[in-house]
Amino acid sequence: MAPSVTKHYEYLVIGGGSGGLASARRAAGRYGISAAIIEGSGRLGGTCVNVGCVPKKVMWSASDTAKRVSEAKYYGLDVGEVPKFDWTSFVEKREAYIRRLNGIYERNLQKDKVDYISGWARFAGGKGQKIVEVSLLSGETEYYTADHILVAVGGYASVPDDIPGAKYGTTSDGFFKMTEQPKRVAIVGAGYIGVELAGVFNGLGTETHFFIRGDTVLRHFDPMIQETITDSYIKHGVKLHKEAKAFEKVVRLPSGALKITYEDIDGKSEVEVDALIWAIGRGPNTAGLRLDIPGVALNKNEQIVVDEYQNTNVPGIYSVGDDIGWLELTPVAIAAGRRLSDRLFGGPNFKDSKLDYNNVPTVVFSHPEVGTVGLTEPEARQKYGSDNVKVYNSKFIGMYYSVFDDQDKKESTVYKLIVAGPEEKVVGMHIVGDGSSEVLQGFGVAIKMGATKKDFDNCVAIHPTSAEELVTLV
Ligand SMILES: Cc1cc2nc3c(=O)[nH]c(=O)nc-3n(C[C@H](O)[C@H](O)[C@H](O)COP(=O)(O)OP(=O)(O)OC[C@H]3O[C@@H](n4cnc5c(N)ncnc54)[C@H](O)[C@@H]3O)c2cc1C
Ligand SMILES: NC(=O)C1=CN([C@@H]2O[C@H](COP(=O)(O)OP(=O)(O)OC[C@H]3O[C@@H](n4cnc5c(N)ncnc54)[C@H](OP(=O)(O)O)[C@@H]3O)[C@@H](O)[C@H]2O)C=CC1
Ligand SMILES: N[C@@H](CCC(=O)N[C@@H](CSSC[C@H](NC(=O)CC[C@H](N)C(=O)O)C(=O)NCC(=O)O)C(=O)NCC(=O)O)C(=O)O
Repeated sequence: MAPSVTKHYEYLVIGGGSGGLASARRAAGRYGISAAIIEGSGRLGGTCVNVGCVPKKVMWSASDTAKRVSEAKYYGLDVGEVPKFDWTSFVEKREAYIRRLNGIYERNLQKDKVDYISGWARFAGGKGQKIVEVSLLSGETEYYTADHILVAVGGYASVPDDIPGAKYGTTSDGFFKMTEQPKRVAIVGAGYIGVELAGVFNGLGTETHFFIRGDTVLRHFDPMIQETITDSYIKHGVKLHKEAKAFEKVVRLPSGALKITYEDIDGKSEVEVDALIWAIGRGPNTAGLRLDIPGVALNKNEQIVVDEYQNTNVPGIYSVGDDIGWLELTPVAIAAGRRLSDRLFGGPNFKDSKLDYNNVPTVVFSHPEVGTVGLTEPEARQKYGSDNVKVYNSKFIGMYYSVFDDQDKKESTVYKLIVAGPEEKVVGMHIVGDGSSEVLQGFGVAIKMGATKKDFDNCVAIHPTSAEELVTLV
């Protein structure tokens, strides 16, 4: 017997994270579409707000502030003994901020007249049907239908399944639950999260063991970034274990500490830590959705297959964000979600609306920060041929460090511009140094517009800044 449907909407969104919220609000708020959003976790905002960008940036800012305080003496400021970081009370403060955001997001939905359905969703009914079953957090089950359904369920952090004792470790989700600062931590995985969390821990005084499979971190980034950040982390005291292919085992000791047996570039060894964090990539939250009922195609990684307009293979079902695994970034999910609503509900002016996934700027909140947009040098050489590619570099000690008495506390800033063809079109920009996350956004606009090296040079420098180096490169 077909389930009795509670309500039919024009637009039904599964997942109240970055992509889902942005798309539902655009549909209802701007175009007056009847829309609902289904969120299972009990709090709106998704990964970014609850266990991602936002609490991470707060922790990064704490760690960055600790660095600035330790540097105050070079500016004649006697701050006495460097104060101890109170992890426990700071985490409470951070979480109170997140709860305020959860409330703001709920009110935003009300303002835009998006219904909020609090429960876990999955498809139901017979093959080929587009009925969404919701197990409400209040206990009942309801069924919904819609003209258009967006799946924006995000992802989860992966944990290895072939290492004995891997379960004693946690992930970035567990990092945000830590109410006490571990004295010693091990982090595995050389990507965004590994690098960011290693930087935070190290900056706040935790003994940080960082295990990477290769010789450098951020191996998908330009070689300059890989080398600069790898060297910088070693210089700042991170215990970097290179070529750590796999742990032999992880054992929980009676003290509660974890003993990790590993092999790295220096051979076989053991280390004791208070916490182990896996940061080895993320998978999509598609497993329990029963996408086989409507017949939505998944790829070999269980990610939802979509075309450039976010259409799945089933008419009327779409997907954006981390569950498609294209570019796992909040602004990407938001932009794709909004453009999808523009296309579906915005009338003829928006009938071709879609997100261009090229030249998306992105940053890593490391110490120092990384910014990157466009092609890496190897990618540019492969695409245009080495003879058609020119690289401009600049490496300097930022003026902030000029008055430091300790030479080894001075940080390098490294900038790299990659241009192609006789017109010297900028096809890649890679920057490492203080403020890079803020510097990159404006240059991202220029590069998206097709700027050439000459356009960069035509912009008069702002002095004295680090960014001015980017418009005076020779
Ligand atoms: C530690 C960390 C730091 C990050 N830092 C940054 C950063 O600095 N900058 C950046 O751009 N990106 C960052 N990201 C990535 C960013 O968080 C994601 O790209 C973004 O949240 C993806 O949005 P989304 O809408 O696809 O999914 P999500 O935001 O994950 O939202 C999906 C929502 O769907 C819900 N859901 C799942 N299944 C169901 C179901 N069956 N029924 C109902 N609800 C369901 C989930 O509970 C979740 O709320 C970070 C990620 C992590 C893990
Ligand atoms: N600032 C931002 O914008 C942030 C964005 N994010 C987003 O979230 C995504 C997920 O982050 P993250 O989890 O760091 O994933 P990433 O894909 O960035 O990095 C994971 C890394 O782990 C390594 N790895 C994979 N499998 C293993 C394994 N079995 N053992 C050891 N190492 C392994 C790989 O590095 P290698 O091949 O070198 O070994 C890989 O690059 C990011 O890709 C990013 O899109 C997350 C945090 C911050
Ligand atoms: N750039 C400022 C941004 C501050 C900011 O965005 N604060 C958010 C914190 S949550 S950050 C959560 C993330 N928001 C964003 O990424 C901001 C989006 C940008 N303002 C835009 O509209 O495009 C997101 O997932 N958005 C989905 C959605 O809003 O639909 C906030 O207060 N939001 C309250 C509000 O929006 O009323 C900063 O870094 O200081």
